[in-house]
Amino acid sequence: MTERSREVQQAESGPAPVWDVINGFAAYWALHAAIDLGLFAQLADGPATGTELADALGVHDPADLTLLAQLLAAKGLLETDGERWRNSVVSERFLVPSSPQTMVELVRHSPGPQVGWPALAATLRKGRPARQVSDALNALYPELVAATAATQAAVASGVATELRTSGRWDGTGLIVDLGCGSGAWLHRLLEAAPHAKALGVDLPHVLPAARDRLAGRDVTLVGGDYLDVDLPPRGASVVILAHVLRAESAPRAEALVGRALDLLAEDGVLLVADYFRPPDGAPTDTYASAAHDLTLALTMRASTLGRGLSEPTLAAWCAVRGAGTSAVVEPVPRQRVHLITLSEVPDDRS
Ligand SMILES: C[S@@+](CC[C@H](N)C(=O)[O-])C[C@H]1O[C@@H](n2cnc3c(N)ncnc32)[C@H](O)[C@@H]1O
Repeated sequence: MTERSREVQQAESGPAPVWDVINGFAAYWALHAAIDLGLFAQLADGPATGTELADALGVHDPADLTLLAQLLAAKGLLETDGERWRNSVVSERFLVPSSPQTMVELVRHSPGPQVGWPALAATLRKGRPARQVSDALNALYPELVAATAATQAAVASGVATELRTSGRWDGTGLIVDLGCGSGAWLHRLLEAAPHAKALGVDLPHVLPAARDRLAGRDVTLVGGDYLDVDLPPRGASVVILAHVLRAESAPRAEALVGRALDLLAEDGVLLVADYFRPPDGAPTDTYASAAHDLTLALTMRASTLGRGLSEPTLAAWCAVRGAGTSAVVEPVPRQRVHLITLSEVPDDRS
């Protein structure tokens, strides 16, 4: 940009970008309150006036309900003819608790532990979150994995179909899921390949979520750190690293990729699902179009040693181990999954 055009921009600029950031906080809590009050669930039964809604939801003064509804309308989450309120198309699909694609629990849990945000400056100064913040994240994991299970199940189904139809996997052998969470990935891969066996690893207090979902299936669940637990080497047809790398420090994330590749049989496939942030050193536009991925990366930093992961970094970690991405699939928007194979088998594996 020339100095002159920067001067013009300065003369014309207003504080809107700053207000947008400040107001993001209030908009988040308005949505949270609407969910807590049961507003979207109530409107799923049909349009209603502010007074009817206030009555049904136990709001003391209908004027407060109306104010909340007006803000949600401004955000595209409600609509009105001036008298009655109804859900927007987006809310019907993603904010009504009974909808198959509901994000209600994600709204609550996606920002991670709330205590991490006011402490962010202290976390960045020290280089690590306070113990209290890490403990809050560990305590949150069971609810977080339950909240993401529906989306991850849809992604896993899409990946399973791709693996089978492309001939990358014959549906046999062992599937290993490192950080298996709700068990949604193992569940959907086993549905596509009923003769496969499965092994899931997660922290002991999170394992009951997967145990419930996978009851009656041929699955072994192991509690512990996925970098430390004993696992059978070089025998897996599929290894899964779904939404775990971005929350790990770079050395641990690289070690985890190495471990996952070591678990693979020679013709196996490593699946890496994540919200990839753009690499460092890109121009402003690149970051402006990646606000979602960058926000999730900073969300990691607020409560872990992770800073998110870029695709070139993942490629570099794989390349030094003789592996590379053979395809990228995005079965659900913003859910990118790398299918990684051992393109060159290093000498010590042959
Ligand atoms: C964001 S969740 C992703 C869960 C699952 N892979 C999915 O995509 O639905 C991250 C998972 O990693 C697990 N996790 C975190 N640190 C771990 C560790 N050191 N060892 C094993 N699992 C861990 C968490 O308990 C949680 O289930």
